[in-house]
Amino acid sequence: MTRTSIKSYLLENPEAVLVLDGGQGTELENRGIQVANPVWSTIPFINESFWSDPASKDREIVKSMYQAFLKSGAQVLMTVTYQASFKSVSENTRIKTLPQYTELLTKIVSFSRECIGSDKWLVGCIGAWGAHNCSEFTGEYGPEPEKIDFLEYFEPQLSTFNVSDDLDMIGFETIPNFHELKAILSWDTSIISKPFFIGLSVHENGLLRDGTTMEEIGRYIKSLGSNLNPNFFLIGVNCVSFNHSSEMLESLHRELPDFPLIAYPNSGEVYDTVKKVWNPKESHTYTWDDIVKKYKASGVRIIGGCCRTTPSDIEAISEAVHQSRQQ
Ligand SMILES: [Zn+2]
Repeated sequence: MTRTSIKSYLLENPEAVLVLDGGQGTELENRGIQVANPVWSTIPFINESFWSDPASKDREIVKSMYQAFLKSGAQVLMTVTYQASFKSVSENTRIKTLPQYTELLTKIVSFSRECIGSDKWLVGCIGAWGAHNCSEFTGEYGPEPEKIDFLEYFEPQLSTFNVSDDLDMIGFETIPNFHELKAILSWDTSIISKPFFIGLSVHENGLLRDGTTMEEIGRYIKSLGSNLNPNFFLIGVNCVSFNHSSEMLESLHRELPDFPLIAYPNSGEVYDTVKKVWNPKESHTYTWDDIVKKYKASGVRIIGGCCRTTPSDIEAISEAVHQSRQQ
């Protein structure tokens, strides 16, 4: 592998900020893929023709999405596997067995690597448990969330990503529930053997969707001390309101001043998980330039966009990151 490890790069270059890509689900939809289905943006890969038909239109669309994010300045890109847990895939597609599932994920990862080239970092995306039943924006995980077997849910996706040389990092996205966060943080290097980050799903009032404060989360992480999996090296927020995102990061940074943060907010539109539509946003209070400055002041080291952000947002982030580097 020709790339430096992303973890070493960030630790050895404390001033560096990396640009992440934008909402892949949104971008695929904008480019003509119908994503409204239980495996969401992973849908193009489910069709056998994606792999067998040299003229597959969907394959061209996925490639062009990556090209657009690369052209906008993204240095870190994500696989389109947010809603691709074994549960979601096996219950809703023709892929039913673990070997078939592992083969599918492996093909998606190596295709994504081909699209972005060998010099960019690639993140294996894993959506929250709540992504399989649309509760990642409510955090309502039923009456006994502490009894959910999160490991059973995540294990097939994790174990495939763990062994992929094409992936530099694993990203847990849109985690809305404290029990889920604690479960992930209890797993050692035998369960998560690659560097990983956790993106929290936070309400615009600054609380995790289930009501936990950022302070509680920070204190909990500190309390784990040397029991933390050494591969866990970034925490932050994703798919949260653009306008309110900087305060959440300030709170996390106050509790965890030495911990690198990651942030990729959505455009500020609000997703209606029942009607499956995005409702119009309040207008942006800030520009990406303002937001990037605020993020940097809070120790954010990887910045990108989530749902409803596009390559033009990534271009604005990239410009802001490079400008603030020169100051
Ligand atoms: Zn999102």
